[in-house]
Amino acid sequence: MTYPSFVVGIAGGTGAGKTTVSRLITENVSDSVTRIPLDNYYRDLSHLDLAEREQVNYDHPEAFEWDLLREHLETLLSGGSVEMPQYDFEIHNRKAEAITVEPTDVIVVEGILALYDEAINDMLDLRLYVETDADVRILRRIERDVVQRGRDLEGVIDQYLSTVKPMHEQFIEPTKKHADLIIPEGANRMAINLLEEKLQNEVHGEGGRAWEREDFEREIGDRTARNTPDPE
Ligand SMILES: Nc1ncnc2c1ncn2[C@@H]1O[C@H](COP(=O)(O)OP(=O)(O)O)[C@@H](O)[C@H]1O
Ligand SMILES: Nc1ccn([C@@H]2O[C@H](COP(=O)(O)O)[C@@H](O)[C@H]2O)c(=O)n1
Repeated sequence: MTYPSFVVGIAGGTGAGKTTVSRLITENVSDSVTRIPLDNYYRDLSHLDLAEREQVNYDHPEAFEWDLLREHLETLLSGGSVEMPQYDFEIHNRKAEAITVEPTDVIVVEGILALYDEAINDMLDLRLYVETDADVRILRRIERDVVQRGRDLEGVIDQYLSTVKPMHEQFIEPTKKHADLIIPEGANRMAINLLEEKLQNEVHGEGGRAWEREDFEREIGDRTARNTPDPE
């Protein structure tokens, strides 16, 4: 693999097409890609019962365990592996088992608030915001939540009006200003092709950021030495 990883952040409203973009821009680039869904970093809510977990506002920044995500990204960027939590939307909680994630050529952090946290933004090499009209997004969400996430129509509509929409306006949409690029409608062919080319170039291209392992370790060693005070 190349060191350090090239890290892409993909933000945007629910149903905008973030997961689809993430898959399309990476599928032909490298075997060595890690997708980090922000959903996996929803806080552990095991102390609440199911009825209480159903009432949580999952679109507020407080719903996420930012410290853990920062720590995991830092570890992956310095060549270590992490135990990434997995999320279960049907029970509104983390699954019992985490999965081991190794550092890879490309890391994609994808989720509604992927461009929200300042420290995480600093770790991203490319920041994308997927912009899709709210009416299209809610229609996609209704279909997905009912078919894949075990929800009923009335619940999806209530949640959308009480938290999803207001939080989108207050917290998610404003992160667009941190984006390097805004992708209209998600899976738009020209944007996908350009982004795929960019990733190919970063990972395999001449003058890209790919370092051999020894160069990487020397650089990390040099940085550590620079940050370590001389002994008296
Ligand atoms: N450009 C597009 N045109 C049509 N359907 C799309 C497009 N992008 C995504 N979808 C569909 O919309 C739904 C939500 O997309 P997804 O990528 O999961 O969104 P997000 O991750 O932003 O919530 C999925 O069923 C997906 O297949
Ligand atoms: N228990 C949960 C946790 C999250 N959500 C909703 O998921 C949305 C984010 O996922 P996308 O794939 O749509 O980006 C977010 O808007 C939360 O409302 C949920 O419904 N239940």
